[in-house]
Amino acid sequence: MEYPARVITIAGSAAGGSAGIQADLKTFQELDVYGMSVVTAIVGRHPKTNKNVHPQTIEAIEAQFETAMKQVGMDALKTGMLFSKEVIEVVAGLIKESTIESVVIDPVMVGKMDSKLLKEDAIEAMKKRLIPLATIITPNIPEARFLLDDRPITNVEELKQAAIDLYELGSKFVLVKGGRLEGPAIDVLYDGQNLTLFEAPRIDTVNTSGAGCTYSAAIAAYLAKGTTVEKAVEQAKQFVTTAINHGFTYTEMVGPTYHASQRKYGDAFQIKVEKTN
Ligand SMILES: Nc1ncnc2c1ncn2[C@@H]1O[C@H](COP(=O)(O)OP(=O)(O)O)[C@@H](O)[C@H]1O
Ligand SMILES: Cc1ncc(COP(=O)(O)OP(=O)(O)O)c(N)n1
Repeated sequence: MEYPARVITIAGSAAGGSAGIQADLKTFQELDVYGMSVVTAIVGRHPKTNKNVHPQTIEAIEAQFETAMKQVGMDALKTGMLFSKEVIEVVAGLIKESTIESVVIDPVMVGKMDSKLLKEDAIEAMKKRLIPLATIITPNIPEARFLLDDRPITNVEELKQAAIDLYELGSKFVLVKGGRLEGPAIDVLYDGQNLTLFEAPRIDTVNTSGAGCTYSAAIAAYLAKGTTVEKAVEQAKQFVTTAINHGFTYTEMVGPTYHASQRKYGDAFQIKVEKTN
């Protein structure tokens, strides 16, 4: 029997199940890779204290990673919510000591429902310690803006320039997501030489909670299976677009993307891939 490729997510637990560790593990399962996790924080608002982020200790983070590494091993790793400078530094150390081939850094900062998922004083550590270790980083527009000293990004030309400038931080690939622009959902990939646009139709829905986590988890899953970065982005975008297309909600709040939709409905979107300059 051939065993599935192994992927670990180092991220926060999102109690509602749409984002974070929960979205990552659902995505791994759908894409038939063996999923593991390191929980960095538990996110859920307590009605009495109003506190919504409950960080885990460094010791707990290290222990989870060591356990997964010893019991299973890892072909790819992705990060999500890391919350503090201290956690970023520890995670950077763990990646450096390992021989993991594919590292996807999703520089999660603020959730769509405004949870603060990264402390402001952690951005420098993200730029200097973690991003240089990445195979690919996957910022959305607000995250790219934070990483580029508050430069606004309002159209595809600015999205492309952001990808070129973020490449200077040292990852092998940069994927800037343009889902918040108007018109088709266009993301830009840059590898230091080539700019590639990935375009999907815009889906008219508010139920996109966790779309970014799902996308980066799918990229990590495809990389773990040995797919090239460009193909991994294309297939992951197909997966997340289908998941957004079948997003739903149980309540009046913004709902999740539906991770099972490609398997259940099979309506994978054709992604337009265009090399540009
Ligand atoms: N309404 C939408 N329809 C289709 N694709 C979308 C939509 N919203 C976001 N996307 C895409 O979903 C993926 C994840 O986006 P996300 O991380 O939520 O950030 P952002 O939406 O800010 O780009 C990206 O490929 C983005 O282009
Ligand atoms: C615990 C946790 N991690 C990450 C996120 C952000 O998820 P993302 O997919 O970037 O998008 P939204 O959830 O903001 O739509 C989160 N909310 N919680």
